Amino acid sequence: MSLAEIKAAARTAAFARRKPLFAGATAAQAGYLSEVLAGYRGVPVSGFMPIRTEIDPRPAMAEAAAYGPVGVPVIEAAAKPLKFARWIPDTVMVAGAFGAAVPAQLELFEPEILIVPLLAFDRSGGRLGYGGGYYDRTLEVLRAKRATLAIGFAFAGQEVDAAPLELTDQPLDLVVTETGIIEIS
Ligand SMILES: Nc1nc2c(c(=O)[nH]1)N(C=O)[C@@H](CNc1ccc(C(=O)N[C@@H](CCC(=O)O)C(=O)O)cc1)CN2
Ligand SMILES: Nc1ncnc2c1ncn2[C@@H]1O[C@H](COP(=O)(O)OP(=O)(O)OP(=O)(O)O)[C@@H](O)[C@H]1O
Repeated sequence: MSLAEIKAAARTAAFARRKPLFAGATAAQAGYLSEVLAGYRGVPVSGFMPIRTEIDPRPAMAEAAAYGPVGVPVIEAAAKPLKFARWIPDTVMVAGAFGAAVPAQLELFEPEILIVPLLAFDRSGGRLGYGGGYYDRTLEVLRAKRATLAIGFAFAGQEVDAAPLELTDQPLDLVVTETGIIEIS
Protein backbone atom coordinates (compact mmCIF):
# COMPACT_ATOMS: atom_id res chain seq x y z
CA MET A 1 0.00 0.00 0.00
CA SER A 2 1.26 3.51 -0.82
CA LEU A 3 1.35 6.18 1.87
CA ALA A 4 -1.57 7.92 0.14
CA GLU A 5 -3.59 4.70 0.36
CA ILE A 6 -2.59 4.18 3.99
CA LYS A 7 -3.69 7.73 4.83
CA ALA A 8 -6.97 7.32 2.96
CA ALA A 9 -7.74 4.11 4.85
CA ALA A 10 -6.80 5.77 8.16
CA ARG A 11 -9.17 8.66 7.35
CA THR A 12 -12.08 6.34 6.64
CA ALA A 13 -11.47 4.50 9.93
CA ALA A 14 -11.08 7.77 11.85
CA PHE A 15 -14.35 9.22 10.52
CA ALA A 16 -16.15 6.05 11.66
CA ARG A 17 -14.56 6.24 15.13
CA ARG A 18 -15.36 9.93 15.58
CA LYS A 19 -19.04 9.72 14.64
CA PRO A 20 -20.37 8.10 17.85
CA LEU A 21 -18.17 10.39 19.97
CA PHE A 22 -19.83 13.42 18.39
CA ALA A 23 -23.29 12.01 19.05
CA GLY A 24 -22.64 12.37 22.80
CA ALA A 25 -21.03 15.82 22.62
CA THR A 26 -21.68 18.56 25.25
CA ALA A 27 -20.46 22.16 25.74
CA ALA A 28 -18.58 21.07 28.87
CA GLN A 29 -16.16 19.17 26.65
CA ALA A 30 -14.17 22.35 25.99
CA GLY A 31 -13.32 22.65 29.71
CA TYR A 32 -9.72 21.45 29.48
CA LEU A 33 -9.18 23.63 26.42
CA SER A 34 -10.36 26.65 28.45
CA GLU A 35 -7.91 25.66 31.19
CA VAL A 36 -4.98 25.50 28.74
CA LEU A 37 -5.87 28.81 27.08
CA ALA A 38 -6.16 30.49 30.49
CA GLY A 39 -2.37 30.07 30.69
CA TYR A 40 -1.93 32.22 27.57
CA ARG A 41 -4.17 35.24 28.23
CA GLY A 42 -3.87 37.87 25.51
CA VAL A 43 -1.79 35.72 23.13
CA PRO A 44 -3.43 35.70 19.67
CA VAL A 45 -5.11 32.33 19.15
CA SER A 46 -6.92 30.63 16.32
CA GLY A 47 -9.84 28.31 17.04
CA PHE A 48 -12.08 26.75 14.43
CA MET A 49 -15.74 26.59 13.48
CA PRO A 50 -16.57 22.90 13.80
CA ILE A 51 -17.70 20.97 10.72
CA ARG A 52 -18.87 17.38 10.27
CA THR A 53 -18.38 15.56 13.58
CA GLU A 54 -15.59 17.71 15.08
CA ILE A 55 -15.53 18.52 18.79
CA ASP A 56 -16.69 22.12 19.46
CA PRO A 57 -14.02 24.55 20.76
CA ARG A 58 -16.30 27.60 20.73
CA PRO A 59 -16.96 27.80 24.51
CA ALA A 60 -13.20 28.07 25.10
CA MET A 61 -12.80 30.51 22.20
CA ALA A 62 -15.52 32.74 23.62
CA GLU A 63 -13.71 32.89 26.97
CA ALA A 64 -10.35 33.64 25.34
CA ALA A 65 -11.96 36.41 23.26
CA ALA A 66 -12.56 38.37 26.47
CA TYR A 67 -8.77 38.65 26.96
CA GLY A 68 -7.19 38.85 23.52
CA PRO A 69 -7.45 38.25 19.78
CA VAL A 70 -9.24 35.05 18.73
CA GLY A 71 -9.86 33.99 15.16
CA VAL A 72 -10.85 31.24 12.77
CA PRO A 73 -9.17 29.80 9.64
CA VAL A 74 -10.05 31.10 6.20
CA ILE A 75 -9.07 29.26 3.01
CA GLU A 76 -7.64 31.77 0.56
CA ALA A 77 -6.94 29.23 -2.17
CA ALA A 78 -6.32 25.51 -2.58
CA ALA A 79 -2.79 24.39 -1.66
CA LYS A 80 -2.03 27.70 0.06
CA PRO A 81 -1.53 28.38 3.78
CA LEU A 82 -4.63 29.36 5.74
CA LYS A 83 -5.33 32.96 6.65
CA PHE A 84 -6.91 33.81 10.00
CA ALA A 85 -9.74 36.25 10.62
CA ARG A 86 -10.74 37.78 13.96
CA TRP A 87 -13.78 36.27 15.65
CA ILE A 88 -15.84 37.09 18.74
CA PRO A 89 -19.07 35.34 19.76
CA ASP A 90 -21.15 38.10 18.09
CA THR A 91 -19.32 37.97 14.74
CA VAL A 92 -21.66 37.62 11.75
CA MET A 93 -20.60 34.46 9.91
CA VAL A 94 -21.16 33.24 6.35
CA ALA A 95 -20.56 29.85 4.76
CA GLY A 96 -16.94 29.30 3.72
CA ALA A 97 -15.09 26.54 1.87
CA PHE A 98 -15.90 22.96 2.92
CA GLY A 99 -18.83 24.14 5.04
CA ALA A 100 -16.77 25.88 7.74
CA ALA A 101 -18.24 29.27 8.66
CA VAL A 102 -16.06 32.37 8.20
CA PRO A 103 -16.64 35.98 9.30
CA ALA A 104 -18.66 38.06 6.81
CA GLN A 105 -16.03 40.79 7.15
CA LEU A 106 -12.46 39.54 7.29
CA GLU A 107 -10.10 41.23 9.72
CA LEU A 108 -6.91 39.22 9.28
CA PHE A 109 -4.36 38.60 12.05
CA GLU A 110 -1.54 36.15 12.81
CA PRO A 111 -2.16 33.70 15.65
CA GLU A 112 0.69 32.38 17.80
CA ILE A 113 -1.43 29.52 19.11
CA LEU A 114 -3.45 27.31 16.76
CA ILE A 115 -6.22 25.06 18.01
CA VAL A 116 -6.06 22.40 15.35
CA PRO A 117 -8.99 20.21 14.28
CA LEU A 118 -8.17 16.62 13.41
CA LEU A 119 -9.46 13.18 12.50
CA ALA A 120 -6.90 11.25 14.55
CA PHE A 121 -3.89 12.02 16.79
CA ASP A 122 -1.15 10.04 18.49
CA ARG A 123 0.93 10.67 21.65
CA SER A 124 3.95 11.78 19.61
CA GLY A 125 2.11 14.77 18.17
CA GLY A 126 1.18 13.03 14.92
CA ARG A 127 -2.04 14.22 13.34
CA LEU A 128 -4.34 13.14 10.55
CA GLY A 129 -6.54 15.83 8.97
CA TYR A 130 -8.90 15.85 6.03
CA GLY A 131 -6.04 15.71 3.55
CA GLY A 132 -5.89 19.26 2.28
CA GLY A 133 -2.53 19.86 3.96
CA TYR A 134 -3.78 23.29 5.04
CA TYR A 135 -2.59 23.15 8.65
CA ASP A 136 0.77 21.65 7.65
CA ARG A 137 1.44 24.45 5.17
CA THR A 138 0.23 27.08 7.63
CA LEU A 139 2.31 25.85 10.56
CA GLU A 140 5.38 25.61 8.35
CA VAL A 141 5.07 29.31 7.45
CA LEU A 142 4.16 30.50 10.96
CA ARG A 143 6.89 28.46 12.67
CA ALA A 144 9.50 29.88 10.28
CA LYS A 145 8.64 33.32 11.70
CA ARG A 146 8.18 32.70 15.40
CA ALA A 147 7.43 30.05 17.99
CA THR A 148 3.91 28.82 17.25
CA LEU A 149 2.01 26.43 19.48
CA ALA A 150 -0.17 23.82 17.77
CA ILE A 151 -2.78 22.42 20.12
CA GLY A 152 -4.78 19.48 18.77
CA PHE A 153 -8.35 19.46 20.09
CA ALA A 154 -10.26 16.21 19.74
CA PHE A 155 -12.38 13.61 21.48
CA ALA A 156 -10.19 11.28 23.56
CA GLY A 157 -11.46 8.37 21.46
CA GLN A 158 -9.72 9.81 18.39
CA GLU A 159 -6.32 8.68 19.70
CA VAL A 160 -4.48 6.13 17.57
CA ASP A 161 -1.19 4.30 18.22
CA ALA A 162 0.65 6.02 15.37
CA ALA A 163 -0.85 8.39 12.80
CA PRO A 164 0.58 7.73 9.31
CA LEU A 165 3.06 10.55 8.72
CA GLU A 166 4.86 12.14 5.78
CA LEU A 167 7.71 14.63 5.74
CA THR A 168 5.50 17.70 5.39
CA ASP A 169 3.37 16.84 8.45
CA GLN A 170 3.78 19.44 11.20
CA PRO A 171 3.66 18.00 14.74
CA LEU A 172 1.22 19.01 17.46
CA ASP A 173 2.79 20.45 20.62
CA LEU A 174 -0.07 19.39 22.88
CA VAL A 175 -3.35 17.53 22.54
CA VAL A 176 -6.42 18.51 24.55
CA THR A 177 -9.48 16.29 24.80
CA GLU A 178 -12.72 16.34 26.79
CA THR A 179 -11.03 14.13 29.41
CA GLY A 180 -7.65 15.80 29.81
CA ILE A 181 -4.43 17.32 28.53
CA ILE A 182 -1.91 15.10 26.75
CA GLU A 183 1.71 16.26 26.86
CA ILE A 184 3.59 15.20 23.74
CA SER A 185 6.50 12.87 24.46
N1 LIG B 1 -13.56 23.12 11.27
C1 LIG B 1 -12.57 23.08 10.42
N2 LIG B 1 -12.28 24.16 9.71
C2 LIG B 1 -11.26 24.10 8.82
C3 LIG B 1 -10.50 22.93 8.63
C4 LIG B 1 -10.83 21.80 9.40
O1 LIG B 1 -10.21 20.72 9.30
N3 LIG B 1 -11.86 21.91 10.28
N4 LIG B 1 -9.47 22.93 7.72
C5 LIG B 1 -8.36 22.11 7.73
O2 LIG B 1 -7.66 21.95 6.78
C6 LIG B 1 -9.58 23.88 6.64
C7 LIG B 1 -10.63 23.33 5.70
N5 LIG B 1 -10.10 22.22 5.03
C8 LIG B 1 -10.81 21.14 4.65
C9 LIG B 1 -10.27 20.33 3.72
C10 LIG B 1 -10.98 19.25 3.25
C11 LIG B 1 -12.22 18.95 3.79
C12 LIG B 1 -12.99 17.80 3.30
O3 LIG B 1 -14.04 17.49 3.80
N6 LIG B 1 -12.50 17.13 2.26
C13 LIG B 1 -13.15 16.02 1.62
C14 LIG B 1 -12.31 15.54 0.48
C15 LIG B 1 -12.12 16.61 -0.54
C16 LIG B 1 -11.37 16.06 -1.71
O4 LIG B 1 -11.68 14.94 -2.14
O5 LIG B 1 -10.46 16.75 -2.16
C17 LIG B 1 -13.39 14.84 2.46
O6 LIG B 1 -12.62 14.63 3.42
O7 LIG B 1 -14.34 14.11 2.17
C18 LIG B 1 -12.75 19.76 4.75
C19 LIG B 1 -12.04 20.85 5.21
C20 LIG B 1 -9.93 25.23 7.18
N7 LIG B 1 -11.05 25.19 8.07
N1 LIG C 1 4.29 22.41 3.56
C1 LIG C 1 3.83 21.74 2.48
N2 LIG C 1 4.27 22.00 1.25
C2 LIG C 1 3.82 21.33 0.19
N3 LIG C 1 2.91 20.35 0.25
C3 LIG C 1 2.43 20.04 1.44
C4 LIG C 1 2.85 20.72 2.63
N4 LIG C 1 2.17 20.20 3.67
C5 LIG C 1 1.37 19.25 3.17
N5 LIG C 1 1.52 19.14 1.83
C6 LIG C 1 0.81 18.21 0.96
O1 LIG C 1 -0.58 18.35 1.12
C7 LIG C 1 -1.23 17.09 0.95
C8 LIG C 1 -2.14 16.78 2.10
O2 LIG C 1 -1.39 16.67 3.31
P1 LIG C 1 -1.90 15.82 4.54
O3 LIG C 1 -2.40 14.49 4.09
O4 LIG C 1 -0.85 15.84 5.60
O5 LIG C 1 -3.15 16.70 5.00
P2 LIG C 1 -3.83 16.82 6.43
O6 LIG C 1 -2.83 17.28 7.42
O7 LIG C 1 -4.51 15.54 6.70
O8 LIG C 1 -4.91 17.95 6.14
P3 LIG C 1 -5.25 19.36 6.85
O9 LIG C 1 -3.97 19.94 7.39
O10 LIG C 1 -5.83 20.20 5.76
O11 LIG C 1 -6.23 19.08 7.90
C9 LIG C 1 -0.14 16.05 0.82
O12 LIG C 1 0.00 15.72 -0.54
C10 LIG C 1 1.09 16.77 1.33
O13 LIG C 1 2.27 16.30 0.72
